Amino acid sequence: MSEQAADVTGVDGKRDDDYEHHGGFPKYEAVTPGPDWARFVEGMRTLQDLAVSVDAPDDVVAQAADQVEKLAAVLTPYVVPEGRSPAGRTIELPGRGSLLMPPWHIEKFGPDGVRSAGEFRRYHLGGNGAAHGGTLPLLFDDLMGMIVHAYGRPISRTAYLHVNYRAITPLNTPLTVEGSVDRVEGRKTFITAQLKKGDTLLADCEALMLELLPGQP
Ligand SMILES: CCCCCCCCCCCCCCCC(=O)SCCNC(=O)CCNC(=O)[C@H](O)C(C)(C)COP(=O)(O)OP(=O)(O)OC[C@H]1O[C@@H](n2cnc3c(N)ncnc32)[C@H](O)[C@@H]1OP(=O)(O)O
Repeated sequence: MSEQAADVTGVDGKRDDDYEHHGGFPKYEAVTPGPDWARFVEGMRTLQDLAVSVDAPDDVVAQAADQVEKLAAVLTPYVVPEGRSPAGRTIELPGRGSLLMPPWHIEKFGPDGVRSAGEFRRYHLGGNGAAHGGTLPLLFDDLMGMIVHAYGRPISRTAYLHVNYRAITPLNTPLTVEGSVDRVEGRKTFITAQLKKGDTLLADCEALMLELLPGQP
């Protein structure tokens, strides 16, 4: 497993040497895990989809539960502290290799904004074929974190995230989400983003990201 420092160069081209000292945040570094990590994560995503969509006979559920318990026993000895797992740090994988994140690919990452593309799956179902309303703030919040980072701002937390739902967000349909920094005022970074299906606006979002003070969690 090889590690490389995340790019923490500011928009002015100067490296942010204070990066590690903002708030109490651990430093996250991008990682390239071994060849089976992608297969493992995709397999787990398929299991998530199945776990919310099957209605299997009791004996089949019992078999599945036995296997899940065995799998958990295999993995449990390898639990590591926050920031050490490849989950969330594997830039080239959908959702950066984290099951928490929708499996979307980053298409653009820079000071002028971040765009990613992907689909919501059965796991993300809310009702009547639409994505759960709570999955959109998750997608937007993660995007906001990446936009702040790509803009070269210090580690910041979401103070507010305002989502407007403009149209139903379908499952299993290619979508894009894109946002950029509107303005910076002291510790405050104001960001807007849009979720689209083709040219159709599904949702838009405005967020205030606040730079953490030393020691803030
Ligand atoms: C491997 C490589 C990967 C690379 C690629 C990925 C990179 C990835 C990076 C990860 C980056 C993490 C991204 C986490 C993103 C979350 O999701 S964080 C989780 C959700 N957010 C939280 O839990 C935050 C909880 N809240 C807090 O901790 C505190 O309220 C805060 C936000 C730190 C602010 O507290 P504070 O420092 O005491 O701020 P305070 O003095 O009250 O306010 C400062 C100013 O902001 C204003 N303000 C504060 N809150 C609000 C509000 N809600 N509305 C309006 N104004 C407000 C105040 O009025 C004040 O304004 P001024 O008077 O100065 O004009």
